[in-house]
Amino acid sequence: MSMLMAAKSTSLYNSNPARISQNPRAVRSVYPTVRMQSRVHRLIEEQGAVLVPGVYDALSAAIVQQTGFSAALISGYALSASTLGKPDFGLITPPEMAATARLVCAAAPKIPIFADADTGGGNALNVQRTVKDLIAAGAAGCFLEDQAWPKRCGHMRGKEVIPAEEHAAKIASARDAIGDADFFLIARTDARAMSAKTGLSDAIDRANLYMEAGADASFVEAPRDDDELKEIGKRTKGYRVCNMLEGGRTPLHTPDELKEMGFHLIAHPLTSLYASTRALVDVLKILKEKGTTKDHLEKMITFEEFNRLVDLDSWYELETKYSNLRNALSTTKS
Ligand SMILES: C[C@@](O)(CC(=O)O)C(=O)O
Ligand SMILES: [Mg+2]
Repeated sequence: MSMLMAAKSTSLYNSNPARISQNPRAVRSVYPTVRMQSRVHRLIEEQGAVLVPGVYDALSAAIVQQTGFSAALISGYALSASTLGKPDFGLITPPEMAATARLVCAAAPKIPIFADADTGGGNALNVQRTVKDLIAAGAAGCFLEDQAWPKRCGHMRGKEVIPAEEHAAKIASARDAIGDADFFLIARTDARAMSAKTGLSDAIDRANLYMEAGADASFVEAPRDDDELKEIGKRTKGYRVCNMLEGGRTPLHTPDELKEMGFHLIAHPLTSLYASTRALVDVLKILKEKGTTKDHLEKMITFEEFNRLVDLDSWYELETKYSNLRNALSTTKS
């Protein structure tokens, strides 16, 4: 067995299969009744509420790690923007996300990295490949959402969702694919947007169903006000994700406020993307207008700061080590 501790599952399905079997919407899965406790479970237990900024490449991930955050998430929105220069409109594919996850995990090896798996790349079978690829890339968890394909950002208009049972089966399939890997599964529902009247309770029912199907946490996307946040905190079971997307439908709050409302993972998926885009737009405007940056160097990180960020000194040390070794070997030979 891995270094992970075995823990009693928080899943209703696992902890009380009899109760689930009385539920006509229950999903039958084949995963074991004892679930592994992952790095992310331990982090939540230590911190209560974990602040998780979004990243979109190796550099943004390294910065998040160096700033002292204890986790990060690869945002699909931000990856679509940085890789394609296009909106979060179902254009990024699972292999592109897995390739980014490999780079990001290597650049920030000390913190758990979540990947946004969007809808999982298709049906319950596609989900297994997607999840296994993310595990192989070193990711510590993923989001898997119930939007119909092609999906879009949860704060955009025009969303559709697949039937709840279909997504629950995808969650069960993801759980089976995880096996005893150190991987935290977050089931997201976009059903809040489907109806002004029943959207919130439908979303809450879905979140609970997905927890029964094997998710480690639920994520009700785009609640509209504090009352909705509190209702989600009260009526959904297990760990909960809250999405703090600047300019989105949900009011912004601090981790302490959200912890009080019952949330455990506080995602800030677009903070890094929006901040770096703002900086680029502003400084490039100056360069275009003035033809030089000489009076505006404060708008940029310095040469020295950047070199420290990417740990240039350690590369000089390696260079010296192996050139010394090469010299020593040449001397011995001659
Ligand atoms: C979190 C998100 O999925 C955006 C969203 O749909 O709210 C992302 O890709 O960053
Ligand atoms: Mg996304």
